[in-house]
Amino acid sequence: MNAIEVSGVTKEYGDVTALDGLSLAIESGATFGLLGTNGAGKSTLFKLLVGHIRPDGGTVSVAGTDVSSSGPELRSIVGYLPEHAGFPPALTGREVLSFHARMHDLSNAETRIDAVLGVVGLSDAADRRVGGYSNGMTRRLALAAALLSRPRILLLDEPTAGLDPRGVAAFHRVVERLDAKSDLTVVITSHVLSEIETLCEKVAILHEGQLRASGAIDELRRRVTDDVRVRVRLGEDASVDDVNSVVSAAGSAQSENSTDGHSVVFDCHPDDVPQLLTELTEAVQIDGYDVREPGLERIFEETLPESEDDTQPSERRVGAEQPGSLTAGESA
Ligand SMILES: Nc1ncnc2c1ncn2[C@@H]1O[C@H](COP(=O)(O)OP(=O)(O)OP(=O)(O)O)[C@@H](O)[C@H]1O
Repeated sequence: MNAIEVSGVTKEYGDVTALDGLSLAIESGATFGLLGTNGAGKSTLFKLLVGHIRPDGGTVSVAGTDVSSSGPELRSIVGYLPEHAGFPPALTGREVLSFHARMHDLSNAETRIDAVLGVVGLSDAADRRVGGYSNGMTRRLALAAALLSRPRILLLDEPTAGLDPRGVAAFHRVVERLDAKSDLTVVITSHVLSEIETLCEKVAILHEGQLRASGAIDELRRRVTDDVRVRVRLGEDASVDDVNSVVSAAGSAQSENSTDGHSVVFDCHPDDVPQLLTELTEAVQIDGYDVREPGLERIFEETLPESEDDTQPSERRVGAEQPGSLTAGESA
């Protein structure tokens, strides 16, 4: 059973085509990552799913209901944490939630408010003004508001953007607890690919309003590469260049440009790892290594067309242009 079905959806803002014939299915109970370059159409898709805007073409259905023909009941099916959620600073967290409860016409508002405050870890701060909340607390209050009506589908648009590592970890713990409720479908957008990898098993990758890939992360990974990712930690006297020259001489390995100065990361075929590590230890002083499967970053690189301007930090270095899309399985 699919919680979300989007078929041939087009959405235009004047001259800008935000979604261009997008089709995507997300099964019930999944925690699903929606990825894409800036302006790919992720927030537009969320706004369609929650009924804030209408598609110009195609159909959008949530929990088996066509969004175009549904009314206010959609608000209780879909909880939405928008990318930029702000609240009146003079209100307390509890007052903000009371206001949302009235909008949803909730019957047992006080009980629900106490419950969602507990879920997001804000019970102790409930009667403080939100003007004094940290970014992390404000995001968690926005999550509480999205959870008030016991939605079956929860849309989280860049929920941890701007949070410090503790705030991110706290938010992840809440999402993981929600995930344990198997009937809730959670869709998360984030530009932090490691976050999506931690929380989600399945993803879709959008680019310029089109679907470029969808499916289980492991399946997509297998489709784009057999390689493993090796991280070598440098000894005191070793330099990144020393390691890179051994790696480039090996031919089979592909160096990653990113380095923190203390380690070097490269991708290579698993069969080539022992030989390469032998050569490295002979030529360079290394402190250790680990070998793991390539991350979502690699799937991104292989899936998206080449960036026009590699100097922009928000754009990603990507592989050769793929004429088609990459879809693993029937339903994502
Ligand atoms: N209200 C609007 N008016 C005009 N253009 C818009 C509007 N909302 C979105 N767009 C455009 O539609 C395209 C898709 O935007 P959208 O916000 O859905 O992308 P996104 O994937 O969420 O981007 P980001 O990752 O940067 O948040 C972009 O080109 C954006 O500029």
